[in-house]
Amino acid sequence: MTDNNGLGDHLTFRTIDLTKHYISGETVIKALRGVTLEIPKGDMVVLLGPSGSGKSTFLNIIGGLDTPTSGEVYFRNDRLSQYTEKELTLFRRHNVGFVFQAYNLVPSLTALENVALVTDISTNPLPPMEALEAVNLGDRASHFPSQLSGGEQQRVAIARALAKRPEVLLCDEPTGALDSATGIVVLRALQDVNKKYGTTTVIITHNASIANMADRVIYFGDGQVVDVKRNDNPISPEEISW
Ligand SMILES: Nc1ncnc2c1ncn2[C@@H]1O[C@H](COP(=O)(O)OP(=O)(O)OP(=O)(O)O)[C@@H](O)[C@H]1O
Repeated sequence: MTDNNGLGDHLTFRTIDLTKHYISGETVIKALRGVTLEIPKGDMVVLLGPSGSGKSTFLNIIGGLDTPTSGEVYFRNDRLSQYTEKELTLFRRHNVGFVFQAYNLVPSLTALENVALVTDISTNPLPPMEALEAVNLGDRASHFPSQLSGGEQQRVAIARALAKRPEVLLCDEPTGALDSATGIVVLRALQDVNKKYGTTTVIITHNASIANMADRVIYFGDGQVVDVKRNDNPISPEEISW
């Protein structure tokens, strides 16, 4: 699977001229129109752009949930865009934690049990309690989702994603359902995880102020990358206001 275009140690992803076309009846929707990008290992990256600009499509492709129409995706030294379905399943299982706007917790399981579900199928998991402590929820381990606030449930979802010790955390609108104060606590959990475990973190948001806590901001427009900015002084989530 390794070839000469491998990324070496400093990049988690590289995409080359990535396109994604969806066929809808007679129409072809060009969700991605040639995206060439690098995502350095350990970076916290924010994707910004108008609705329909291709952010989720891009995230789903690098996360192995979808495949490109053309172009290449490299994960470390591996050409992800040539993976079989089975290889993509293993890639997701071992390397990628997903966090979505919906928390998708199992209501009949406690916070700790929700996290432990994932560690059962991982090769080198974090102890579930350590994952909960990383998002500052160690004291809520025995609570059920219905006993937790939205922000706390989202932090359980982050702990669950983190518990398999993934290289990458991919987050699609993780604060989309939360008020700003709660959103900031969730962003604090993501920043703590990024710093403590060196997890490459990619966050889609509609909230431009969140970009100030990123190492790198990638702006999408009409299926393309229109700008990439490096931020040498990312701020802490508590300094963000929206
Ligand atoms: N499964 C699909 N079938 C058909 N069209 C799709 C599909 N998924 C996405 N699209 C289209 O591809 C384009 C890009 O969608 P995408 O969800 O990637 O944008 P986005 O930037 O994430 O938008 P949002 O911010 O609203 O979530 C849109 O025009 C969308 O309607």
